[in-house]
Amino acid sequence: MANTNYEHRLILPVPMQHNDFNIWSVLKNCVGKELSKITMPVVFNEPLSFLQRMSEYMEYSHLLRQATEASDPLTRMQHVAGFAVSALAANWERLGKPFNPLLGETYELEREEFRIICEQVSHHPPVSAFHAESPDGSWVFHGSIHPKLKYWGKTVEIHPKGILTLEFPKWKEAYTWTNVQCCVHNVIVGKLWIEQCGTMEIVNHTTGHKAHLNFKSAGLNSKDLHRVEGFITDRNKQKLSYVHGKWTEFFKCVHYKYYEEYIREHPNKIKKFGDQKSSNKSPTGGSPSHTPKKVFQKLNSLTVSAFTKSNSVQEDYEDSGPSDIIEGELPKSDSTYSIDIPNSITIWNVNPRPLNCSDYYQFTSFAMSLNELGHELESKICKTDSRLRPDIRKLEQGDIDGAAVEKTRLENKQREANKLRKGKRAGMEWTPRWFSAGINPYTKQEDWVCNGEYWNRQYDEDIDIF
Ligand SMILES: CC(C)CCC[C@@H](C)[C@H]1CC[C@H]2[C@@H]3CC=C4C[C@@H](O)CC[C@]4(C)[C@H]3CC[C@]12C
Repeated sequence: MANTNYEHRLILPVPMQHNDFNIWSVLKNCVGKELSKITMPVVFNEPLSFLQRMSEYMEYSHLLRQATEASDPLTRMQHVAGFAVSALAANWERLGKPFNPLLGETYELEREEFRIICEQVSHHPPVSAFHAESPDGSWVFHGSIHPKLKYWGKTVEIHPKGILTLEFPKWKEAYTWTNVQCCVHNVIVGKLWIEQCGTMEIVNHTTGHKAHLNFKSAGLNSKDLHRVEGFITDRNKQKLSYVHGKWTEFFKCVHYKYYEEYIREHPNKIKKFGDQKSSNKSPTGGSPSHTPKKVFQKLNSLTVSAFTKSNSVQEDYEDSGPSDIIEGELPKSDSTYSIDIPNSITIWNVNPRPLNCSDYYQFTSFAMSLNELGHELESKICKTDSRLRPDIRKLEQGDIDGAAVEKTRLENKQREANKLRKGKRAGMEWTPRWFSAGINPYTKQEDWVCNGEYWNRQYDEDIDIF
């Protein structure tokens, strides 16, 4: 399917310009607002569109191939769960904001193990749809993401709404899940850091197997920083397998009986499931924080209405005793506690980041390659492809001022096109070209369905969004 011999670039053309802009200076006026409506200065951006960022889900797509190669549904689910966790790994320490895709923007990516097409199908609210498939048709992975960013004082909470569906035609199987929420901490003071929190339930709609994954918040002494833990059940709710890992590093699984033996012998290592409260609540509510007085006072002087909606705020600013998470600092690397259950197998290990990635927006090697544009690609891709966005290209080349000018121009152009559609030619609503609104057959919820036309490469040359 893809040009497998091609060497992808491993680095951006120029290093990023570090800035000491305080994000708080922009956000202090936006507490409680939906952030997609706020224009952020380009210095907070990374040189990728959200469509490209979404394609990063596919970095470990070999796990999907491995899943389809397994003949029993438990092994398949273990790999699917590993894939769902691995898809989040690229977010570790990535604190630049991807560019909001323009309505109608597309992004395609073809690699050895997959090809994916993404389209921005709605602007307000912002919805990005994608459809990925393996070269041999053994798996299809599709979905849509409507990231809702909410700003609650010292944290930004991101709810990536939308269903993800994975199909294995050979096994007549379909799996669905939704992503957990993501929290960006220390927006007011200190270094930003990111965590994924909440529960993810992956359902095999054919066999009734389920993976229940609990993404933990860092917790006391950062003991649970980035940790994921859960189990796989069959249709009778029997626990078959215990799974655990870190979304930033690895994912392992083990037969449930070995897990039971292990906790019998090491009662203090892990609390048995069911003993612990599920942390379904807001991640901001769960994390302890030792707030220095200065910050506390600063926060108190904020308008009260800014915080009233989040009932967790009260607890949040109370000194909850000793903790390694000091307000404004990164949590000290997590404790060394390891869960080493005999007979475990490792499903996934993260690829190391490039050595100098801190000068390159903390990009993974995979991310470094996403905006590359060679002649061959340039002549093939649709005119609406993210790689052709001048603002992203300028930022990538280190021209921040040029990027800002282009970004404003594109946003105005989009606004004008929108007005035109609404005004003169009323009723001429934008219709996405590669996806259409439909109902997900498995969850019966609203979803976006790919029409399969993109790869025929018969593009309408009239569309000009850049
Ligand atoms: C501090 C604030 C203002 C700026 C930081 C913005 C960055 C870190 C935010 C903006 C949009 C966010 C993304 C929105 C949606 C998703 C999909 C989800 O499945 C994984 C996390 C991911 C990929 C988020 C990661 C963090 C993110 C990139």
